[in-house]
Parts: sequence; structure tokens; C-alpha cells
Amino acid sequence: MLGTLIGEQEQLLDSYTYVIVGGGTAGLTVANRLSEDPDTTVLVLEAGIPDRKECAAILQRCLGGTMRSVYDWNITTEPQIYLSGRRQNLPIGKALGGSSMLNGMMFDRGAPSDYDMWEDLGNPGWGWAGLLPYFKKSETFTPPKPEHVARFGITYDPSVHGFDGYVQSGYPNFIYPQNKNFQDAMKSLGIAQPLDQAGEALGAFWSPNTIDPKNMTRSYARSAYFDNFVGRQNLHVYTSRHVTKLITEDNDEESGEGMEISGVEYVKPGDATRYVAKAKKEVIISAGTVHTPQILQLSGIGRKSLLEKLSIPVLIDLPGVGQNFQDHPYIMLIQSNQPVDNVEHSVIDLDRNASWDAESKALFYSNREGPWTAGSPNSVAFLPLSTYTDKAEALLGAYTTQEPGQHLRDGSEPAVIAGFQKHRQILLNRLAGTHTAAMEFIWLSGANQRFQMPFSISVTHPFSRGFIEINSTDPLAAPIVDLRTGSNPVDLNLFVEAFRFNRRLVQTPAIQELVPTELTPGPLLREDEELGQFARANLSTMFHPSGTSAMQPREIGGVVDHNLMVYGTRNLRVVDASIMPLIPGSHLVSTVYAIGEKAADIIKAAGKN
Ligand SMILES: Cc1cc2nc3c(=O)[nH]c(=O)nc-3n(C[C@H](O)[C@H](O)[C@H](O)COP(=O)(O)OP(=O)(O)OC[C@H]3O[C@@H](n4cnc5c(N)ncnc54)[C@H](O)[C@@H]3O)c2cc1C
Repeated sequence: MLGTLIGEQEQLLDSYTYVIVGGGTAGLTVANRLSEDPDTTVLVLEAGIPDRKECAAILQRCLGGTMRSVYDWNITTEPQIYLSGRRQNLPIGKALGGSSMLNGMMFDRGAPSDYDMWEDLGNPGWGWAGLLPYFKKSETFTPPKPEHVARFGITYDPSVHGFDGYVQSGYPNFIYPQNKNFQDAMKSLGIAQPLDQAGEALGAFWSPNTIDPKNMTRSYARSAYFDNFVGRQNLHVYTSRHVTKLITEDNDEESGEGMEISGVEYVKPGDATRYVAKAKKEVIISAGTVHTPQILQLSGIGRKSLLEKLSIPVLIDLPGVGQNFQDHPYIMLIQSNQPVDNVEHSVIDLDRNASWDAESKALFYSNREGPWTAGSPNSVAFLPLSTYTDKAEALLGAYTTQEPGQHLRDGSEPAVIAGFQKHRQILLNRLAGTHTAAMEFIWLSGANQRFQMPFSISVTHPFSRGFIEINSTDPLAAPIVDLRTGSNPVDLNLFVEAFRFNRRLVQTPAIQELVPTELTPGPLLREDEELGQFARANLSTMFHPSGTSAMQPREIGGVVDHNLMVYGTRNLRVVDASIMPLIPGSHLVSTVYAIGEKAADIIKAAGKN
């Protein structure tokens, strides 16, 4: 046995206690924790490959470089009819570590109310109180450097952080001074500044990154949950292996105990042979929001009418599979600006100024300092509706008066409509208060790699719902991916109000110091209709697919119960971003790690019975 990374088929065991589909963010988290017990054997089948620790994979300097690469599934959505018919590119990690290897390294949590909504939906233990121990368990937080605390006023609260988890979180060794302009601007508009986002992600705050303080490289599922455990003999990870379907025992849901899944079938791309991996106890699907429902549907678990259309034998009629697809739609508003005295450089200069880049590179490799350590945003604001617009009541009222299924896809099943109705009721109740954010504003440190002064804006709790559906029985074909962004028109109206708030933000003395000039939407666009049209023409995905195997009661379109067990089965769980019934108002990765940690405890406890 060579250790954990399997090279040849012959190294595999005849069967494993647990077979995990997908060695991504959640998959590696669960695999690691389950294999802590030496009497347990775990196999992870991952379609992607390990990265080579190249700049694009692990350094902030090359952030974004893995998108559209061999590490990306390169998904293209259906034409988005509510966004002027534009198709979207939806990057998703196809690598050891999954999307945590591709992502923007922002590491923030949702507000407590975001998770309390999950509990409101009928999921005991999945509210803030139930999840906080797992947020902490996954993380080792390194506080900001004293000089950054002194210069920028970064605050933090140790009581809400973890200090011996596997994911490293903290701040880069270099912080662009323009971050302070954003924080000051928000403050001048009366926006609250919480002590630490990890406990109360509302208002304007400093957000850490998934960065290893030892060497300022990316901390991701691979480095956190796999690299340090190579050699753990009971954990096998097999990459470049694509799972095509689940294998079921000759029994059915009607028995009352639920269907038993005995393993999975998989292929090596380019090889027609179908292999089988057998599970003694459970199969866990962690293939992510797009591919988890695809595998379920290919296996005969999903909406009956879809399966019958494709002549797939219906094992479990579960209409929620692939529905309830949620994402954060976002838009960039661009300002140009003039060189100013107090700002020597911004991110964009690394590409424009070769000598500064070379100097920064040398500094990075000599002592891991300087701009090469920075890149992903550290300043964000998550704002409740009433803090950025005085039209909160009218906007929420517009959602209230809609018929429940009015903006869902045509032909939605009654259970799916009932689920949305419940979501709407819970969301409206929370969004009317001041403990749930409606909008996120990200300050890209005064510049990103492409634009001089971009403000990124995104709806945190959209009411639009998309779907994922297979349209062929070929397991290697991409499924239909339809975000349906903007299908609920009120989501777009939230953007219009955010554009107005952003203009107020730009007018504050702190941002005026940077001498901004509005390029988009452009000063001539002022009316609701014009700004709405601008949103439709420019919105895109923020790469946060979620919700397609929702954890909620079966009768309202749920796919898994609160133990993450797929309805109608007795040993098939889903553990990834697809189980989130409602997308939290945050970037998703910290929540996915917490889900993985909590799932591992649930599975371990079940295994003892
Ligand atoms: C470009 C980008 C930027 C992002 N930026 C941020 C950010 O800055 N901060 C943040 O918090 N979040 C961010 N996110 C979101 C976050 O990274 C994801 O929500 C999270 O990593 C998803 O975890 P997961 O376990 O659900 O799926 P993944 O991590 O994607 O894992 C799924 C795994 O399953 C594998 N797989 C799929 N199908 C099969 C199959 N049939 N057989 C075998 N294996 C299969 C995939 O290859 C993949 O490795 C970003 C995401 C992307 C894509």
C-alpha cells in the first residue's frame, strides 16, 4: 500500500466502510474526520486531479488563474432570459480540494440569522448555536498583525474563532491602504462596524482570507484535510475517477426502511470500463451543487417525469432534486481614479508596473511579505435592507404580493412551490428586521487585476430560483444548468437601490480622497428603468451555487433530512453546498467546511449504532 493517494486500481480494497463521491471542499473534510478511526476505511473518488502547487493554485498574486483551466469543470449556463439572454460561465473546481482550490479565498461567515432560518425550516441543530462549534472546529484563526490593528483599526473577537482546526484563516502580510477609505466611508454613512464578522456578519467589517500564516499560501481542503494526512492507511483518495451512478441493492423504498445503496460505479475518462466501489456502511455524495443532483438523477432518484422522459427506472420520486438552485448574483460598478498622494499602488499595478511586480516578487520569496501576499478582498459590508434604502417596506411588499409559484419555472411540482412559499415567508420575516443582510458590498482594495476602482455588489438572499437537470443518460455530459438569475424581478429592484447607495458611498470624503469618476453605470443613468436595464445587461454569477439537494422536509421539496440522509434511502447522504436550503448571506466556503465537520459527527454517531 502506497498510502492515501491511489495510483493503480489494484491498490483498492474490495470494499470500504464509506465511499465518498467528490474530493472537494466538503468531501475531503468528511473523509478526513471519518478516517480518524483506524478501524474505518474510506475511499474518495474525485473526478479532478491534484494541483501542482503552481502560482495560480496557491498564491494570491495569481488569484483567478485556475478558472477556465484544467481544474475547472467549465460549466456554461443556459441563456439567462432575464439577463438579456446572456449565457454565464460558472466555474466549479475539478481538482483535489474542489472549488476551495479555485475560489477567491474570502473567509467570512453568514450572520447568525442566516442559519437560524435553516432551523426554522425544520432542521434541528442547524441553527447558529448548532453550527458555531463546527465553524470553530474547522478553523485556526491567526489574528491580524499588531501594526495592521494599529494602522487600520482591525478588530476581532477570539471567542468566536477556532484555534486548532485544519483550515488556516487570517490576513495577508500586506494590506492595501485603500481598505481604510472604504471602512471610513461606511462609518461616515452610519453603517455599524461589528467587532468580528465571525460572530455577527452585519455592517462593514474586515474579512479574513483562507491563507496560511507560515508561508502566505492558500489554505484549502487539500492542504487542510489531505496533505498532512498522506500516509493514513485507511484513507484512500483516487483522482481522475468520475462517478457515473449509484449501485442499489435489490430492494425498494416501499420496504419502509429505505433503499440501500451498496456502492458506486465509476470510470476513468478515456477508458470504457465501468468499475465498482463497494460501501459496507454508507455512500456520501459530495460532488457539489451541480454534480450531486446529476448523479442522483442518473441513478433514478429525482423528479419522476424527468426520469421517465429519459427512460431511467424511477427508484425514488423526489421532485426537489436539482430544484431550488440559488446563487448570489453580482455586479461590478467601476470608477476611474487619479493617482493620489496617499496611495502608492493598487493591485492592478502588479500587472502594469513590471519593476514593482519584480520587487514584490522578490520580497515575497525572501520573507513572505508585501503585495504578493494580498489579492482577495478584506473589506466588505453586509447591509440589512433598511440600512441602505428607505424603500425597504415597498420592496418587501412587492415580494409579498406575488403568487407563490409565479416566478418559479413553468411546471414546478407542488412540493417545490410549497418549499418556495415557506422560504418566502421565512425570508420576508427576517429581511424586515435588522439582523439579516439583503445586500453585500465588496471593496476590492481600490482595484482588482482588471479595474482601477471596482465596487462589487451582490444580493445576499435572492428570491430567484434556478435548476439543474440532466438531459441525457450520458454521465459524462454536462447537465442543464439554469441559474434563472433575475427571474424574480424584485431581486433586480434591490440592485437598483444598491446602485443609489453606492453613489452616496462614493460621495463620502473618504472615497472622494481617491478622486473617483463614475464609469458604470454612468452618471447619465438615474431612473429605475435605466438602472434595472443596466443590471440585466451586466449581472453575473458570484460563483456560489447552492441549494439543489435542499435539507428540508420532503413534502416541501426537500432532498435530505436533517441528518443529511437522502429521503427514501437508509445509507445515502449528501454533504456539500447543495444541502443549504437557503443560501447564507456570505461567501460559502466557511459554511461548507462547517457542514462537513458537522456531517462527520452525525455519520460517526450513526456508525456506532
Ligand atoms: C471561482 C470561485 C470563487 C469563489 N470564491 C469564494 C470565496 O472567495 N470565498 C468563499 O467563501 N467561497 C467562494 N467560492 C465558493 C466556495 O468555494 C464553494 O461554495 C465551496 O468550495 C463548494 O464546496 P463543495 O464541497 O460543495 O463543492 P466542491 O468543492 O466544488 O467539490 C465537489 C467535488 O466533486 C467533484 N466531482 C463532481 N462530480 C464528480 C463525479 N461525478 N465523480 C467524482 N467527483 C466529482 C468535483 O471535481 C469537486 O472536486 C468560490 C467558488 C468559485 C468556483
